[in-house]
Amino acid sequence: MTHLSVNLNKIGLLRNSRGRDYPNLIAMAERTLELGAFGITIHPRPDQRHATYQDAYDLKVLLKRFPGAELNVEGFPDAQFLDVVLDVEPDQCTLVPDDPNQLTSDHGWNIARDQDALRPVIAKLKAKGIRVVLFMDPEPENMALAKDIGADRVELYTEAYANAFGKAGFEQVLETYQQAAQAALDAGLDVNAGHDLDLNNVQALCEQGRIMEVSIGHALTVEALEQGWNNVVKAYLAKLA
Ligand SMILES: CC(=O)[C@@H](O)[C@H](O)COP(=O)(O)O
Ligand SMILES: NCC(=O)COP(=O)(O)O
Repeated sequence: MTHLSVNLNKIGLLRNSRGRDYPNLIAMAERTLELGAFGITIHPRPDQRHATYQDAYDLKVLLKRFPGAELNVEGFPDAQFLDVVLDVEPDQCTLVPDDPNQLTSDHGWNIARDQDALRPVIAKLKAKGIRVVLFMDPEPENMALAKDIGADRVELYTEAYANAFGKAGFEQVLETYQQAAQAALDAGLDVNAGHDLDLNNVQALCEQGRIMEVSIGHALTVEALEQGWNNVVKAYLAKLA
């Protein structure tokens, strides 16, 4: 079985677009955990347009009511992000090589280049008992170095997988991901995966048993809208009849 951590960034984005607390991100997290999800993921960026740093503190309080459930905070390890994460002490911190103004995450770490910066960051997080995950492209040859610099897990960046799903050449792309996951396992790392996973494509990635956790937000939010839309439009029409 693969754990599901629901990314609530898009709930934060919707909330922030109207300047009041609706939808309430913590209430959505509570619902999600009551439904049996393993965890909640947020990815606060420097402009806090999605989840905010305060959300990390509030989620930490909520998660205390759900023993065994996990909080995963993702992001680029700048000074502010690290201060918050070291203070909140989530179960897991996923380090992502985002630029400050990035639209969304679109690549994994170049560990050979960035290892000197990453080593002390990883050590600080682990000293607080936080599991450290590195966001990685599916490159089997880089997994041993991820282990060497102290990571506990990698998260495979799955946009290429999602783009290939259902198209010619998909089997080859899947094979690349399975090889990267196996290389990570062989190096002593556990394996997470995420980005653009959805109800159609998630099973094929996870069914060989190598993926411990997926974090899903964008498609899950869209799917929730699509699957709930008809009922809500009908409910409004009934009110107005
Ligand atoms: C690392 C990653 O892939 C996700 O955290 C993603 O960046 C979050 O989604 P948004 O960019 O849509 O907030
Ligand atoms: N780590 C990936 C994540 O949290 C969610 O990515 P997406 O489903 O919003 O693309």
